[in-house]
Amino acid sequence: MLAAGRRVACAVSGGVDSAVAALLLRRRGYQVTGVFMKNWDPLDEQGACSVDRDCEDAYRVCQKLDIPFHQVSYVKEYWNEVFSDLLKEYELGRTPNPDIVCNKHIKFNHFLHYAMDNLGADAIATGHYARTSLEDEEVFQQKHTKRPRELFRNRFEVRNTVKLLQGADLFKDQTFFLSQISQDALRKTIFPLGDLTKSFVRKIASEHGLHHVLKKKEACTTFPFQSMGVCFIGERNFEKFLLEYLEPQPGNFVSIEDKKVMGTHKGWFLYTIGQRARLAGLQGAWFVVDKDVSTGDIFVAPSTDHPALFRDLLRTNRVHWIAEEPPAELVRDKMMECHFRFRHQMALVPCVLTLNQDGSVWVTLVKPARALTPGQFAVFYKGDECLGSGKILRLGPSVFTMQQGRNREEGTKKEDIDKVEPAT
Ligand SMILES: Nc1ncnc2c1ncn2[C@@H]1O[C@H](COP(=O)(O)OP(=O)(O)OP(=O)(O)O)[C@@H](O)[C@H]1O
Repeated sequence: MLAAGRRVACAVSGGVDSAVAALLLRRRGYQVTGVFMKNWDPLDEQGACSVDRDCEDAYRVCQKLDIPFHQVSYVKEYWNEVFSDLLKEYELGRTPNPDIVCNKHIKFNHFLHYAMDNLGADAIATGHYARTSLEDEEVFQQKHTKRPRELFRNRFEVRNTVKLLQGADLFKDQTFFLSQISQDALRKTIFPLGDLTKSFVRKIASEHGLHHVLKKKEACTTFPFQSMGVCFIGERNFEKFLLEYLEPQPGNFVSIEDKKVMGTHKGWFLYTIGQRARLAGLQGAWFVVDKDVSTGDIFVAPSTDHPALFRDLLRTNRVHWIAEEPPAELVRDKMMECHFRFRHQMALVPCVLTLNQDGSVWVTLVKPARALTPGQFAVFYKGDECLGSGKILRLGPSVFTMQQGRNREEGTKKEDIDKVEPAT
């Protein structure tokens, strides 16, 4: 089939990356349709919301490129599958990552099915900086199976798996956010920006008169709401926003060193490990190192590199493996060396995985990392391949706890020595 017969639905957000992605697909000769997803209803909000402005920008991109434009609402799906999960995670004392969950459920599930079933698309595309092991042409040859009815047959269908690979621009690489998407979705996805750098993408946009998207601010980076329609929180107060959905849970800030109460807070869900805690009346910076949801205590330490912030062991939930479920090496040896990160753009850390019966893994780092955080995703890499990810559920002891243990042990040994009767 000629390129002109290939139909691609490109997710267009109103930002520069997806605008250039759509433009490149158009230049390759495909029939491109731009789709804007609305994931949040501004009516739910009292403050200003940028969703409508983004939709307008996405529409202008499609006009400029002379491609059809569709808007689709996933407000209900986002609420049920992303936002409620986020609130639940906060209540459990974890710090969720809605961007990863949103990609899994909204872009690479609902949007994928909408594109295939309603728009008759042969493939979908996004402006993510990532690559796969398939060429465009191979993507078009992949069979799209409707939502699995014949689960059994699908599961045992023999086919070569598709790998998720880091984008060429390692600084912009977004595989971290894609680490929970399904093999089925990946097989039908094109990432037109995978081989490009951000600066080159901006250059293309400016050469093609996409000035309105160039003028926009980059996706907001107010952790943890980096994108997907909940960006407006960045402009407003995150604490105020969460307190509209979660009951305040007053508790104490407690020093990890001497267990002294240092102040009070309105809820453990307003704090994440590693973050600076504002303690009224105290000079110097204190940092959150741990939480106890059963008592409401938030433990703090008096420096940003305090040993209570460093750990080298964590456990995930059942890992989602993108290509091999789970990697043959891990099954054979029950352990595997690879790299890991739990925050976008942090340097990759060498680690060893140990597989558990339930599909979860223990991750042992070669050296302790700062502020490992339950609720965040541990994303695994081998070379430039993103293998998949698991949610961090448990942490091993901190360096501070280990030091205390050793001190106690030494103290006991010394006491034992002191207690020993002189030989004479
Ligand atoms: N509301 C949306 N509607 C349609 N597609 C979206 C939407 N939000 C994100 N996307 C898709 O997901 C991709 C990654 O989005 P994200 O906001 O994480 O990154 P970005 O680099 O800021 O992208 P962009 O510059 O295109 O906004 C976008 O390039 C786009 O293809």
